[in-house]
Amino acid sequence: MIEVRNFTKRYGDFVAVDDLSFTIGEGEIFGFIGPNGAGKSTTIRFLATLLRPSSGEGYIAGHSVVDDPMAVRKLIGFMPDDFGVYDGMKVWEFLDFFAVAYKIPRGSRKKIIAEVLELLDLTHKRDDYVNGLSKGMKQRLCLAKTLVHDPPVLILDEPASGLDPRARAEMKALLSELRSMGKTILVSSHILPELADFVTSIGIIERGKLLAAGSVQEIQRTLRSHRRLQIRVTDPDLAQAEAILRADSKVRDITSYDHTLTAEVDGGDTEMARLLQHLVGSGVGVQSFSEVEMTLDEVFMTVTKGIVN
Ligand SMILES: Nc1ncnc2c1ncn2[C@@H]1O[C@H](COP(=O)(O)OP(=O)(O)OP(=O)(O)O)[C@@H](O)[C@H]1O
Repeated sequence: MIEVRNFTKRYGDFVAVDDLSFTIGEGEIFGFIGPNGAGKSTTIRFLATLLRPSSGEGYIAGHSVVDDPMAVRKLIGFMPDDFGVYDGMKVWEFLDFFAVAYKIPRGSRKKIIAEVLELLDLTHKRDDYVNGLSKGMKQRLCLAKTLVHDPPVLILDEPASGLDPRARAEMKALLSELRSMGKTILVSSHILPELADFVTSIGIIERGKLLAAGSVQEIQRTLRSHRRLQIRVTDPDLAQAEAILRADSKVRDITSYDHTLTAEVDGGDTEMARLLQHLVGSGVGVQSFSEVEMTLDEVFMTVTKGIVN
């Protein structure tokens, strides 16, 4: 649904985004993660048809953002990281303004605005002035305006930035709801835990380069040359299991607590399978044998520390 192909953006000699490529499938929530200045907004503005590339291409549902921006604009709802609004505009007027811009017929506008306000839980603010809204409500309103033309793709630049924990949780719930309505969503953030529990895939960008992209699990796998294992064994076999692990040249950082051993294993699925076979074959009562997944924070720290090339 979204494709970025070899996108590069230069400002003079400075390369803000360097040969970026990634794809986002239909119905995904893609977390675009990177520290300040990494190139997230630059990429997002390119996809939103607001910035011309130095080179490279971008597609929304097969339409080129460079060659066919009008088609792309109909397909996307874009939420910028800065929220601009005219003074003296009421909530419903703000949405009506965008509905007019999207050429939604007068007869349908009232109903659509009512529906969007309801979805974003802003119905009670319909006649309030936008400038008087709290930050959380302004962000929700900005999300609301991306929905008036019912686009299949949402491109959201840091929608939760500056929100308190409650408003952030509400924003997350909203994005999940929008996904369940069939939207494909690209959402950027420099705060990882904000995205960890609801994105379906992530791309990590730093200094204009994409360091990793894919599902959280895929990235964890490809990023780590070793796995973190957790093995629960029956009580009498704990010492034997630990001895087997310690004698194995591929296993390190072994800890033992309450019938459970944790260890780091150099290698992938094959090493894991071999180890399990070894334990079971040696008569150890293995109750459970599982890989401990890294949190998104750990993945991010691993990547941006430059551990992975
Ligand atoms: N118009 C411009 N002229 C020169 N440099 C720019 C311009 N716009 C962006 N940059 C630079 O490009 C780099 C990427 O900026 P960008 O805004 O895309 O980062 P970001 O990941 O969105 O950061 P943040 O999280 O702070 O919004 C930064 O170093 C920024 O200073």
